[in-house]
Amino acid sequence: MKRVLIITTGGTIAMGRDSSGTVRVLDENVLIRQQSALASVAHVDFFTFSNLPSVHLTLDHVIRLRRLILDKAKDYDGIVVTHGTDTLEETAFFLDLTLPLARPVILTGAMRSSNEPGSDGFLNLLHSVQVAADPESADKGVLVVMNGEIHGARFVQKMHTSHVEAFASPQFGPYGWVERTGIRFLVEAVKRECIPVRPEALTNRIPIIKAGFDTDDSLIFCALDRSVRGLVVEGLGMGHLPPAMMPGIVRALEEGIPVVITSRSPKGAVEPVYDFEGGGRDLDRRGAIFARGLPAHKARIQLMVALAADPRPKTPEELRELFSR
Ligand SMILES: NC(=O)C[C@H](N)C(=O)O
Repeated sequence: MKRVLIITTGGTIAMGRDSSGTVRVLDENVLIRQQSALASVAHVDFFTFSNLPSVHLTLDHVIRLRRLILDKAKDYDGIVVTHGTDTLEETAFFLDLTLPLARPVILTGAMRSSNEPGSDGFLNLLHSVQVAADPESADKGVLVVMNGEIHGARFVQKMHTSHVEAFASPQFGPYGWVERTGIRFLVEAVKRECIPVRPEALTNRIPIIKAGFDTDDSLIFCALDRSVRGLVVEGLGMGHLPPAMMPGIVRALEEGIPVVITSRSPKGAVEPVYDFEGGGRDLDRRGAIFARGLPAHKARIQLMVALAADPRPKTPEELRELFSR
């Protein structure tokens, strides 16, 4: 029988709703109650890592979670991490970029807490254990299993605030499905290259600045005054910015602060195509990095990892190269 380790971090999957309708963190780890129900799929062990809403997780937690997975992986065929859904995709992508593991690592959560009608937590956990125990899931990078779908960590996004079908991969769709009769992978997983990191060099001092109609650079200057390590800018269309944002962008780049360009459009890639002030060609000439199809919050994770890469990227070109993998 396959062996799967379930690492619990908290989130709605471990929460409960009281009679007033409020959803809260519970004192007890309710997921452990599922152990015998999962036994027909795999031998499962539980490890309680934390019991936090996912917006309370910090970079330090995620670094420790990565370390824990690396330490435990040799004893298991697959690992499942239960996680709050609000930041699940960021943790999944961080692990995807930095875990040099072929065996399956699955993240899952729930949109309805443990005692709510139609609670999705147990089914998501069961599906995740099935995926983690299946050799077909190996070498696909970190996977996210929610609502019967198997997604690649790079592509998955939480698209709905409350429905159980909250997760989707807007660029390409899921890699596969969990059916009653088994797991079906219908799409080849996109090849990924793990980036070796120096954990002590990871920083969260990378704000996301959102552009909009006629926005200016005041937030960029605020950020530069707070000694940030990088900026992620969510531009418009292919990553374009209003001209009034450009003095701030130029100043950041002159100060050696990397600027990563993303788009508020959920599909497609940012590319240096248009030549006007704040257009892609302009940003490219000035040295901004294009995050291709990543949304801003995932480009931020990639910049965190790229800045902490081992060996340390020494030039803007080396940093750019870490975004083209
Ligand atoms: N559905 C969830 O898990 C949301 C919860 N607030 C969390 O991310 O911890």
